[in-house]
Amino acid sequence: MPSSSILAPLAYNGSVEALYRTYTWQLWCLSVVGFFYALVQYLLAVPSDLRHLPKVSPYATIWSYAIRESVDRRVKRLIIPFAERGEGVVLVYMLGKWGVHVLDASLVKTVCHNVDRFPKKNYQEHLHFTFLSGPNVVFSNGEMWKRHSASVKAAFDREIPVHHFVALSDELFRRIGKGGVYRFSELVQRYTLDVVGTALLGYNFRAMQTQEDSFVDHFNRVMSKIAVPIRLILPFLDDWFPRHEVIADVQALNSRYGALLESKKQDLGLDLLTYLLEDSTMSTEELISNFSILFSAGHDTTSGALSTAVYHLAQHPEHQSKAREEVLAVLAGRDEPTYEDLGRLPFLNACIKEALRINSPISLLPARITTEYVMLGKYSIPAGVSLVPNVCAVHHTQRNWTDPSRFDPYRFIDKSTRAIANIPFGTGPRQCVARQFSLYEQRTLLCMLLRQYEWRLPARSPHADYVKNEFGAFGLSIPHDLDIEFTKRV
Ligand code: HEM
Repeated sequence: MPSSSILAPLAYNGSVEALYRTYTWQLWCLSVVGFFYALVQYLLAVPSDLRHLPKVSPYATIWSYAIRESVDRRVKRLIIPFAERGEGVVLVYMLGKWGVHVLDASLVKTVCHNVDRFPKKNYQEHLHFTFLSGPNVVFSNGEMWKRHSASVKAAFDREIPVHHFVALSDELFRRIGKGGVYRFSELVQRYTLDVVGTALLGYNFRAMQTQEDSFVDHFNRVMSKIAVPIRLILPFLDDWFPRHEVIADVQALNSRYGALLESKKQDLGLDLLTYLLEDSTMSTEELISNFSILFSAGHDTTSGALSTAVYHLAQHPEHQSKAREEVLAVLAGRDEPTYEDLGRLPFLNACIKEALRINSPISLLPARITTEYVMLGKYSIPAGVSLVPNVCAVHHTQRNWTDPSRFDPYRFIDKSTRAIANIPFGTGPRQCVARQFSLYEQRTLLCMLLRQYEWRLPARSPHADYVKNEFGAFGLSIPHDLDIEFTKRV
């Protein structure tokens, strides 16, 4: 047998040196393979105090990131089988560490309602979270959260500005004109950003008017630059090989927020930014961090919800017609709804709720951390472990919903729906402060859209089988590149 063959037997009578000379490249191969095997074993080893938990294969999770699978597909393929088997929690390899996803609705409630026992985890160490995480209302805890939350709640403690939603919907329809095929996911993102700017922050981003390097373009660029699979799987690479260009882009975006806050100081009003600025205890870093999170939470979520609703109404013309009949009856010949009208659209409201269930914009809630040893269902979990309440799993297990992947607005007309298993806005003290604001925003746009247009998916849409969400870093499910064909109603 030739000595160069990998199959050559290790039968020899000489020294180590002779062995090395004879089998040089085989030994190199073995060392390299051995090194990588040991590295992978080391990186993927489950800590001994978590080994009793059920676990999603880390290789399957890594593969899912490598092929840029969206979070909802990953959860449905890899995690929901555990929920269907009745597991309330499961270990998942995420962001270079093992964490626990909480799948059972009542365990999610336990985790989200006990804010002191399960505080939010702050991911300051990861580049992609330094962008959104930080000293702000979504990620802070304790006294800081109470302070920030008070200012934010004050801004929502006012009449819902339906007139702004109406005016901006009209502007969106001017873009659609007489109809045709439009990239709705992009148009609606600009609409929701202008809503947040005009109705909440007291600053008009004019996102619907095309601009060079607008806020929305800058934000989208940062979001997509951050979502690099290898960096999400092994975030410590950012310490070893910092991505200077991305860091500079995040800093440039934060500087834009900072400049806007400075100009706002000269133009105070009755808006969210003013309330934040009036809190004299808030540092510049906190102000910018809050601006950044409100900018993101305020527009991407609602635009994702609206894209999903429009998609499913396109796929279900019978629901679209029924919703339109309801709208036309309530509007009684008018083009624009009032606040009261929007409370009299039960079927449209059910479509919105079903869209939020079937494709929740926030599919994974921000992680909490255990502060002490706890029992979650039948499993013990030590202190210092990340817990991720998995909204997508709660919304898609057959234990909670019959035929969960079917778009069926009637679930929300039948009052037997289990409220505990319907949590698109989270649950407990940290649930979304803006849920009513967002629901009215969605009702207004959809009501006016139904009045003025009919729509469907264009032929050969990549979304024909199911709505395809963007691959991203933050557990969001936002339809990606969704084109819709509109026809103006006469
Ligand atoms: C369809 C639209 C929306 C969805 C699905 C949504 C979802 C959520 C969820 C799930 C949470 C809870 C996070 C947690 O438990 O950690 C949350 C919190 C929050 N949301 Fe929304 N949201 C939406 C729209 C908005 C809008 C328009 C704003 C306005 C700026 C907003 C501002 C916030 C804030 C400030 C919090 C933090 C609350 C706290 O921790 O005290 N959201 N949202």
